Amino acid sequence: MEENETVGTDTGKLIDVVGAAIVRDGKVLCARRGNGKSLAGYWEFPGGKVKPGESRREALRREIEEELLCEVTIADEVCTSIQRYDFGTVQLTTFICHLESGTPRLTEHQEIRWERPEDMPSLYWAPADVEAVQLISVMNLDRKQGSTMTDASESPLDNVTSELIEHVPGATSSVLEDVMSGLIKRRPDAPGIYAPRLIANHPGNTMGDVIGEELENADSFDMSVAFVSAEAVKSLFEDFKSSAERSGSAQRSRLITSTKNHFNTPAAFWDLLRLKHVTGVDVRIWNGGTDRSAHSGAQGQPFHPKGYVFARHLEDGSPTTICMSAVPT
Ligand SMILES: Nc1nc2c([nH]c(=O)n2[C@H]2C[C@H](O)[C@@H](COP(=O)(O)OP(=O)(O)OP(=O)(O)O)O2)c(=O)[nH]1
Repeated sequence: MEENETVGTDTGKLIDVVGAAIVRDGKVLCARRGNGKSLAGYWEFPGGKVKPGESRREALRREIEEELLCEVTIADEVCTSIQRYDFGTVQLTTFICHLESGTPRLTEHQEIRWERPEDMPSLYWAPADVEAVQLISVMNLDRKQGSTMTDASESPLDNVTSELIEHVPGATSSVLEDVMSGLIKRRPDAPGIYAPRLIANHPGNTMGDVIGEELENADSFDMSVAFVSAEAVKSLFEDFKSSAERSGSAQRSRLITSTKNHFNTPAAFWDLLRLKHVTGVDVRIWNGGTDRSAHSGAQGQPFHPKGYVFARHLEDGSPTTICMSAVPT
């Protein structure tokens, strides 16, 4: 598809939209959509629809001049996300941008704020923006202070890559390439064999949806969740049950949770007990006291992991695992 093409889909129009994550002094400009517009009140990146014949970058420069009365230098693409709304499907491409001249002024938005990347997820973002916000929230933009960043070799995405290499011992280049091409610097022909996917808990792509799908296909699973709600166990109960009946997998499946901060209610523990008895899943509780004690846990360790591993066997017999982890809050 051409960059700025708008086509019909079974869910309606595909609207090609561009957004600017404008960086100044390590902070990012966040804008709140004005009243009377679609998605009024949600936070977004300033920008708008790509017009026929325009490239995405041309469209973004024009939109920023019109909306914020200033000029920006457009640096790297963060990602492209597709989101269905009731009025159509938005394909939002977000770019890191730097202020070139002028000061952003409000013409259409009801409010703008400069936020540190790590604080951005606490705003109420338009669903299409959630993926870009998560990616930007872990970027170190401080290093770009005062820079207009026209040199692609200085991209903040390079910072992410080098941090991954630094902090993920033993990560192979294929894992890193797949993370970059599948999640960070999205390419339409990606991802590779690891096919990473960001689950950002918006409609149609929630942790509950994905866990349900994985239970359908997994031969066995390991779940380690510090907190469990009775509602979550109830809503997934039938999936757990049919997974156990289908593959007899429950004998090899394990779930561990904790008493951390007394968050889990007695109802949640009753539901887990029922899960254990009905499906045979090996359910365990880490009884480590509260987080306030520096040496909680049987081995003096606090318990706060959130990870899921689903094992399945492909037709050629080789195993594959899928790991997920909730973004720490
Ligand atoms: N500009 C922008 N629009 C977004 C974002 N996230 C998101 O879902 N959208 C949606 C809201 C709108 O339905 C659509 C873009 O419309 P818009 O109203 O900003 O575009 P525009 O300036 O070209 O609009 P128009 O008033 O000229 O029709 O994409 C975002 O971060 N920035």
